[in-house]
Amino acid sequence: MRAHDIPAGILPVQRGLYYGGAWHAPKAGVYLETINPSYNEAITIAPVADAADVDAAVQAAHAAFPTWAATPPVERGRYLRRAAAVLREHAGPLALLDSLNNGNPVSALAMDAGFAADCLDYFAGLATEIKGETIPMGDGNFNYTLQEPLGVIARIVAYNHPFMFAAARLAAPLAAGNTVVVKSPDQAPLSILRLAELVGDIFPPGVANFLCGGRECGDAMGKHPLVRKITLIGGVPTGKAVMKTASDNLKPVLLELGGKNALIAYPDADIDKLVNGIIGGMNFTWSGQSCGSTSRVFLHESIYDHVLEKVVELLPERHKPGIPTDPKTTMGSLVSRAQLEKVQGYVAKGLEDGGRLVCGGVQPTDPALKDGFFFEATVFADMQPHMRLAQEEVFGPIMSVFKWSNEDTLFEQVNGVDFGLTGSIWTQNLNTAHRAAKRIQTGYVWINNSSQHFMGAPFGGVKQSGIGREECFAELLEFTYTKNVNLKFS
Ligand SMILES: NC(=O)C1=CN([C@@H]2O[C@H](COP(=O)(O)OP(=O)(O)OC[C@H]3O[C@@H](n4cnc5c(N)ncnc54)[C@H](O)[C@@H]3O)[C@@H](O)[C@H]2O)C=CC1
Ligand SMILES: O=Cc1ccc(S(=O)(=O)O)cc1
Repeated sequence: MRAHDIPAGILPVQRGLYYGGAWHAPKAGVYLETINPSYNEAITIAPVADAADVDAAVQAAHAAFPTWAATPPVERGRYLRRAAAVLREHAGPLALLDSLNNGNPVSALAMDAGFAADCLDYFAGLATEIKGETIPMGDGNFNYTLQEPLGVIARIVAYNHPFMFAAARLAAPLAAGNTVVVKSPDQAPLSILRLAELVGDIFPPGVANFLCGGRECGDAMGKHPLVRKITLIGGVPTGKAVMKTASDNLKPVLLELGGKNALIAYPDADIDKLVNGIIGGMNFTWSGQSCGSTSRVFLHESIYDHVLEKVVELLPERHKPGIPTDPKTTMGSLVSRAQLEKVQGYVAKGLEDGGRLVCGGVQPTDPALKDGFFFEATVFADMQPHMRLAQEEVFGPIMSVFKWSNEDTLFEQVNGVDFGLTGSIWTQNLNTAHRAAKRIQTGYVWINNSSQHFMGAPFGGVKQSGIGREECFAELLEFTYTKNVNLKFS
């Protein structure tokens, strides 16, 4: 869909920053064009917040905090549920808006507003469960704990699910009694403007605040003395930058970072399901732009040739790049020229390092896609662990396939990366499955499944994949501190 064909009601009307219950122009007056990456054409402009805007938004959130923290949890939950209902009503147009701005297929984004709404409902229900404990004392003392909200929470999100991340990640801190300033991804800012239009005034002024901006804005959020916790969904280098800023100010962090996730196939795997799991796990539908993508596939030598052949046969027809806003499209474009060039660079590195390119590796030749940042679903076979493509996150549609024979060597290779986010194990033997689940060093493990998230199940990584857990009760507690109270009877 070209810019001039966008139906009425899809784009946000506002082009400002939303904080303190009102829209504000960015103080320095900076606006940037934001593009549709499938045509490399401007859609419209979006505001760019700087440190002065961050300060104003954080001050507004800080001012709103005492009243929101004192609002009964059941009532806070009611606000969240109201927001959830609005998101569900607008799920279709919101998916189209993100598709226009980040290049993912509209069909693949269709669930995003629903997932965010589920998150809001889930944490609304848990608001009354933020309980303390009593500690047994000797005579004369009563000792108990309270879980208190922290204050202003800064949430910085990535571009692969701009709306879902911005909306879903409001839920836990708000339910726990904090106020929030959330920043859109630089590449796809439009849906956060729409989010602010839809839910901003559901909440009391200053409770939920929405900024558009890039690194300068994110950095200022982390540095602001009134921000009590900084959270990021983003890459490892950004995670390190955020953590450095946080350490200068002694702030806690919650980091959901990258992955170089392994899928392990044992000889007894159900082959048809495995092939679907390999293709699905790589999230080609989002051009591989998912932190959870199983981009390293370890096939046992006894099934290697057969499974590889099936993947290479099925993949190009299942995920052929197409215009993202066409409902039939199953693979869109990358988000930007920079991301496309990164992917092309990794194809070159894969070839230089001795990988065997067996699928894709190029931009599609379809003239309808000539201006966009499309790249074909790509598979490298005969990969070795030392290769750069075997170690580094691409965040693009490149899958690396390895052959294994010895289980100890397999796990040395699987765990021999700096990341530890997800893993996927394929076998029909329960003992094998649980042994492998125990040996893999990641925060999230699928057995005979891949890609799926489950509300209530802790999502997050170990090693450089992150710190903390989301989408679960622990996320709620991330936004509280424990206060111990001792009463001495007189
Ligand atoms: N573990 C998880 O749940 C997820 C992780 N990701 C990761 O995100 C990355 C891709 O997303 P990108 O947007 O390219 O990541 P990125 O790290 O470049 O940017 C993420 C966000 O951080 C902001 N930012 C950049 N520099 C900053 C700084 N110095 N201080 C504060 N904020 C700063 C950006 O403006 C953006 O909003 C991948 O590595 C991917 O694995 C993506 C989705 C989910
Ligand atoms: O369903 C929720 C969900 C789906 C995907 C991702 S990501 O692509 O792995 O970031 C996150 C949450």
